[in-house]
Amino acid sequence: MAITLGPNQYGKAEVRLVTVRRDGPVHHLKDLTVSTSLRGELAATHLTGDNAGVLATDTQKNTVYAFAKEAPVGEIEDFGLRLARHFVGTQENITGARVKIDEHGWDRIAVGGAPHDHAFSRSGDERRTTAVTVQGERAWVVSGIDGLTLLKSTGSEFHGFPRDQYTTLAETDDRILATAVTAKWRYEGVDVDWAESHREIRRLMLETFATKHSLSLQQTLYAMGQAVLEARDEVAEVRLSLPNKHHFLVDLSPFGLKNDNEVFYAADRPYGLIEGTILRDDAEDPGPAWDLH
Ligand SMILES: O=c1[nH]c(=O)c2[nH]c(=O)[nH]c2[nH]1
Repeated sequence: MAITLGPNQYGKAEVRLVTVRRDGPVHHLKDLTVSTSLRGELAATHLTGDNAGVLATDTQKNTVYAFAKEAPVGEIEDFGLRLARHFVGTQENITGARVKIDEHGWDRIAVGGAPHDHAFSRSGDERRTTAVTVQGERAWVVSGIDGLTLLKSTGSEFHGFPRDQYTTLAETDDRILATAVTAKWRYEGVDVDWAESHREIRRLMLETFATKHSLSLQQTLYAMGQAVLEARDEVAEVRLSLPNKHHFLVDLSPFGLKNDNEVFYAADRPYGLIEGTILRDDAEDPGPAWDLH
């Protein structure tokens, strides 16, 4: 039996980086979590412990901080591209790099109705995300949204599913539909207005969730991805992971009360998990964009 080294990568996970742009009295905050992964000729360190080709993960972390000082961070996709290209361009053994970045939002505190110059409150759980992959000369960008919690209090049905000896779920033509969106979309190229694209994709997904009458969360998932692909030529493929955050009607009959879809128990777990990919049938080969993601 021969044993060989399979796919591998290494890097520094979850480097916490906060920058303050101080080019006047109004400060601008960026709050990022950056993870780097390098790939390439790394057999020696695995097989013999020869580290001559191993750019230390500590150096990778330091590079993130130094790059944040040397030029404005800008959009997370651009920052990821700069870092990934640097690692591939400067290390002989490193042929590929993946840089993942989560951006945590901050809102300015309103003081007397006016946004404060340098005081902020965390925007909540939602994060803007990106995963930039550079392989040799080529680059792929997969951006997204994490932790965007949505709910609609009507406009959702679920019925017509098979009933076997284990089925107890009642059919419904009016239920709460709630989820926390994890969305990732792969860009066709890297010449993109990242901020505008993110803003529009987010808007399209939210509007579709709100307005599409839902017969299943699966149908809603597809419609959200379809809306993005129809409107945004720069996007090749959308992947969505949608937990079904169940809201169960509370049985109020023991108290002589009727529950007209007004009182719910919000269950924590288990939850349905609906996941899917929506893509163009002529989409280009995604290369290593999703590998070892
Ligand atoms: O939208 C839904 N899809 C399902 O697959 C499912 N399964 C379930 O129990 N409830 C729901 N709701």
